[in-house]
Amino acid sequence: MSLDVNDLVIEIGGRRVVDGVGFSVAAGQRFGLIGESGSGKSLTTLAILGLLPEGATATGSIRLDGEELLGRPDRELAAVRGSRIGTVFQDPLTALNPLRTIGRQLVEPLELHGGLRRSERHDAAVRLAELVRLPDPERIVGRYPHQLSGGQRQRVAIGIAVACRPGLLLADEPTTALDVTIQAEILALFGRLVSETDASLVFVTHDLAVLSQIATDVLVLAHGREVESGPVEQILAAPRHEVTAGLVAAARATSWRPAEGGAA
Ligand SMILES: Nc1ncnc2c1ncn2[C@@H]1O[C@H](COP(=O)(O)OP(=O)(O)OP(=O)(O)O)[C@@H](O)[C@H]1O
Repeated sequence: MSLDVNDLVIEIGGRRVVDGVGFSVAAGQRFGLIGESGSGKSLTTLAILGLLPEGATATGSIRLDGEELLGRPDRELAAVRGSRIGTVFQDPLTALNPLRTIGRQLVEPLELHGGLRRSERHDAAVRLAELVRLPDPERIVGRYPHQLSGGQRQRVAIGIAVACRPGLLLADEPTTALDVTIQAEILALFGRLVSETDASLVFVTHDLAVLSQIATDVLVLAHGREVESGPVEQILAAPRHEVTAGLVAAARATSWRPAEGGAA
């Protein structure tokens, strides 16, 4: 599924926080949005989802497979979220409902968008738990979020995101809240699922080392504006802007590298 963002401008309280951002993600492409805190990455992804905070306005164009999303009524955007666009955010604990079992939450998108029958719930939940390699799938679907580790909770969030086989996955710092060894596993799992489902990916991070493991192309943002863009390898080898050079230096200083072959 392709995504084309053109001249996106987001204002909050009269302040322009995203200023003319544009990028294209081809079907099956893995694209990264990178920048320091406050550069406008999250608001850009929230605009794609139609989930901007109260008081924010967006102009420009956001097209999914050529279809304009900006300005569409919330009811229509709600149907797009979860079915055609899957999302994974930084903190899986706040993304999950503490009062519902893992199984119920895994199949919720299928119930909402795929017409899953009650009798199919358990098997569908176990299949998703297996897909994201949760331990003991038959048992874990009956547990609650607080009974799982942080990494397991993020696996659940990823299972929910891919449940309806969306054509686009949006991930906003999905490994940042996790411990370093778990980060590598989750990133490997995520990469595997993106390949297996042929989805396009928009991956948001402040960490170029993480991004280089999952995305092929990147847009660098600073203060709501594009700084530079291009293949990740090229940006890593020869950053043209000082903001990018800073991100490259930070990435080089990171000793972490993901497990070879994917520990997912
Ligand atoms: N709800 C809001 N109300 C007012 N200003 C906001 C709101 N959300 C974000 N902003 C401002 O918009 C700018 C861009 O924020 P955004 O969250 O998109 O940055 P970011 O690059 O995702 O940062 P981080 O990595 O810290 O999440 C920042 O200056 C931020 O202070």
